[in-house]
Amino acid sequence: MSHLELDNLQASINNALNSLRVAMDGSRLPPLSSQYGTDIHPLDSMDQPTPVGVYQARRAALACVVELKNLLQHPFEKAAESAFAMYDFASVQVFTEHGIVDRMAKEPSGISVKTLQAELDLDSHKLTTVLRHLSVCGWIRETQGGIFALNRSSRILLQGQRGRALITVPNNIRVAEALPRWLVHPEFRFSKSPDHTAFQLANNTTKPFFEWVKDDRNYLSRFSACVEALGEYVTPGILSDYPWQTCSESTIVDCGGGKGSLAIALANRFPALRLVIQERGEMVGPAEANIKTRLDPNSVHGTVVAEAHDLFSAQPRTGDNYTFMLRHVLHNWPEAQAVNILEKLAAAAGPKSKILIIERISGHYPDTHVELEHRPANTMNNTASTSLITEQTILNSSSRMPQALALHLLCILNCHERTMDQWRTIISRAGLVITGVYKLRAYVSIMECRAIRTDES
Ligand SMILES: C[S@@+](CC[C@H](N)C(=O)[O-])C[C@H]1O[C@@H](n2cnc3c(N)ncnc32)[C@H](O)[C@@H]1O
Repeated sequence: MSHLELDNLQASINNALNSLRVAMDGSRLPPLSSQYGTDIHPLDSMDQPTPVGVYQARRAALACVVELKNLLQHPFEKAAESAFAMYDFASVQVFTEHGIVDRMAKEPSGISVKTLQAELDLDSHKLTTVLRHLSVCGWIRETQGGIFALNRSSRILLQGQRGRALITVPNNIRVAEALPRWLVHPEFRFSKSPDHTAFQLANNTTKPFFEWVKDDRNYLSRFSACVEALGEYVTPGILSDYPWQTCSESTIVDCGGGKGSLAIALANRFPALRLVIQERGEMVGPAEANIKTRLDPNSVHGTVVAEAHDLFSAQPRTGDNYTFMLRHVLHNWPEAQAVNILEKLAAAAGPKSKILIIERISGHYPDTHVELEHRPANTMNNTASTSLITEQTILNSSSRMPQALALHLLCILNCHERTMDQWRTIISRAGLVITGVYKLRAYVSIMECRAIRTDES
């Protein structure tokens, strides 16, 4: 009997895995392992982009795995997984906050719960159940009864690693818990205001997120480390899949540039670039500290500078000498404010200035959907040619991260994920036109724009 979906997924996963092998061998990558040893694999790097063939095949394979699970899993099991999903997060919190992952890293062959109890003063009986949950989630493995060892993936949670920065932002569970109440709240339910979100309900405040964050230094530093980690995850694709050398005639202004990690990474990779990080006043100090510690010490003095500037004020840097860049900034704002931010850049831009919007474009958009002024030679088509499943399926199922992030941003800022059409509307309302869309090896794309000249409008 033909099992249409099963047959298709079986063929697709074989196809994807075969392509992955070929691409990995072609890039001379060593075999992957999640069970034996904790050594970092080159594909775990957050500093190098994944080779194109590996990137595509991996996405297709992961999408097939998720689709297969959807096909095969009993619905009651699925309901139970959702009902208890909060323990996925809570057990990772135990793992990191109580120092277990850092302690386990010193014993690659495994450590007993008894030793963990003695050293960390935690009940081994309770710990065993937590560690078995982490084991089921794939973070660690139980090598013998009561002996646990790290997996390759758990290294991302060690002190100082970027995964740790994601986990340690406080109160996210409280915000998620407020989501159902928010959707039926008498005043907030249809509000588009950033002052009327699940975040305000969860924290019993009327302040918008960024104002609230400003007053809590501990939260601010953890939140900005988390934002920085998310940014750094997409940085290798941004650096590799856009022709940055075309910006070397101008200074790049990184508007709402956070702690400046993208500006610094660009300067370190392309020494001809000059960059200015513009941020809220309280972020200038952290950005300057970051420049001091992370900018290549051989760079010319002043290659990257930080200055205070409000996104909603007139842009002081004007004319063709400037390229403006916004990464993960516009997604924070409702349409009216996003248009306002871009209008300030349209007013400041010279005829040759580029405005680079680095954001997720939700949904699948074929290349032909974008009317490009010039079809950039290196615009990457991420559609896995080797895959039998559709690009929409790959987008939905290869990674939960972009959608989870979109939901969290909705809850804390009332921001909206945007399709290509919605981005185009905002961009054109601000007096800009898209000149190119660059798909990257990342969940974000670069929309390259320029200001519409008065004789064009
Ligand atoms: C999600 S973060 C993105 C940071 C950075 N672009 C990156 O990709 O890592 C948004 C940034 O916008 C900044 N921001 C918010 N409101 C602002 C304003 N009115 N003027 C300037 N920056 C602002 C925040 O401080 C925050 O660093």
